[in-house]
Amino acid sequence: MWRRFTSLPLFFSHLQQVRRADELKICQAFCTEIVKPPVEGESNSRRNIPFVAFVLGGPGSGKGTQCLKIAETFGFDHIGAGDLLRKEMHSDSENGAMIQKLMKEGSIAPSEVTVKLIKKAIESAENRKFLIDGFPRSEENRVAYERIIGAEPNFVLFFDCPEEVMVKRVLNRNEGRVDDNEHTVKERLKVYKAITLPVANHYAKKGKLYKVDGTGTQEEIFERVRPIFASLRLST
Ligand SMILES: Nc1ncnc2c1ncn2[C@@H]1O[C@H](COP(=O)(O)OP(=O)(O)O)[C@@H](O)[C@H]1O
Ligand SMILES: O=c1ccn([C@@H]2O[C@H](COP(=O)(O)OP(=O)(O)O)[C@@H](O)[C@H]2O)c(=O)[nH]1
Ligand SMILES: [Mg+2]
Repeated sequence: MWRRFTSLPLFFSHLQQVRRADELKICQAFCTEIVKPPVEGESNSRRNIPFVAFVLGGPGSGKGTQCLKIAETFGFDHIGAGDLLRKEMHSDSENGAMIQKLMKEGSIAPSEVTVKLIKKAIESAENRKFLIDGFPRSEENRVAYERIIGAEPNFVLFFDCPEEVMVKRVLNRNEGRVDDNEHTVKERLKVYKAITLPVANHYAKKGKLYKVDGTGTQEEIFERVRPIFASLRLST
């Protein structure tokens, strides 16, 4: 079972029984009984490890949109893994062509490339609270991040959204992206279900996954997200 927060009282008092997403048939998911608000551990501040929330969900589930609201309301820096890769793709970097090809196919870029970009973004920021949006997309990404950064995320926010809603949003996104087309979105959904969902499951088993209903208006969704961040007790 995964966690789903719809309101502050629910967040603190009890876990709502959650239906298991169809996609999760491919993997087992567990959740601890007691919901504790994620707190920055002492070890985090002592070792100067940043406070990190990964933000996951399918393409078009609203990760980027909600990250902007969270960042603005709660003072987080928003690191979009896809945004970093797109910037790299449009630069003269040796990886540009490779990233463009992978994105167009709906595949995942090599972990070393993405983690290096994320590390640089963390290190160059003054802030110590980060939303890492759209990453890790694979178990390999996750392991590489934890090895290179030397820490697990503090928690993981997951947007749960039906496929047809996600596809509709992606096809209306209109940002000129190489991957926002019918063919690539189908591929991305396959990759998401087979390779990214197991990462979410990994964190669910560790009691670190906070699942939010990603349907409705942007404002309605943010009201589901707000209590999670409002309950954080951060020293930064
Ligand atoms: N709740 C919502 N209802 C309708 N459209 C939305 C909603 N949230 C986001 N969108 C739009 O859907 C598209 C995908 O949202 P985005 O935040 O980019 O998702 P993701 O980062 O998960 O791919 C964007 O054009 C965005 O403006
Ligand atoms: O950690 C990441 C994040 C993104 N991508 C690539 O970038 C694309 C777009 O990612 P983004 O997070 O921007 O898409 P979203 O899910 O927000 O639509 C993905 O399909 C992948 O090809 C990747 O390889 N690794
Ligand atoms: Mg996005």
